[in-house]
Amino acid sequence: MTSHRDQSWTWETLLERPSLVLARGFVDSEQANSLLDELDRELPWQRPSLRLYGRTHLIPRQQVWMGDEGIRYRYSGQTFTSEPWHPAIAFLARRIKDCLTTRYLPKGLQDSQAIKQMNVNSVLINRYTDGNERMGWHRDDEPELGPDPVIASVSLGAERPLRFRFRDRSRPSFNIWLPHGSLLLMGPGVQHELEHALLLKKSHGLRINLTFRHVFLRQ
Ligand SMILES: O=C(O)CCC(=O)C(=O)O
Ligand SMILES: [Fe+2]
Repeated sequence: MTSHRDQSWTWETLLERPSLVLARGFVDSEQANSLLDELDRELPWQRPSLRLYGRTHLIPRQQVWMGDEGIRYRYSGQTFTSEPWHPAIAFLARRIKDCLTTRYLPKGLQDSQAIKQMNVNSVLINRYTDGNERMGWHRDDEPELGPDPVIASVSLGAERPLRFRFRDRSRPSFNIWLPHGSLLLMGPGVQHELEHALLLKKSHGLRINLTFRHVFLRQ
């Protein structure tokens, strides 16, 4: 078990405002290798179809929605009910929660209310067999994620760039390459100001990404 006292990674600030910070080696490479292999074999991967502009398409990747019991997640006209936590993923969720407590956060984020409120209770896991699988431009701004979603994204397998663009085009678009075992924190404001996409890139191999989220429960 890794504790913060022997923490071997640090946050790297990639964008100040809104905040995008990356922790390379958040999962060390040996653990990341076995996690990639284990999740690939053990998760109940699905390839749902979604409605987009009135037409139904199979999504160009596979996914699993996982989390605390009874959490539902809606997008593009479908509702997904969470799978129970896989033990290795529950462990990662625990570590992420610990890292989001004030003393471990980078300076600029220590006073963030959105991060203080962030209580990881679910994760969307995407599996991209190769570079032909992808995720189109979007924001993670579903109402159940609250007014200012904070998202913690762990990447395993092939290193691919996540492309970001400002909605108002006020600044240039850019890539963030997400190495095996890295954690990218999309901080407050990111889902308001930017869109992101995992674009097609022919040469890449298997990649699994886990976006840890806080779904606010309706009463
Ligand atoms: O695969 C990725 O890195 C992106 C995943 C993503 O944007 C999402 O799950 O909302
Ligand atoms: Fe996303």
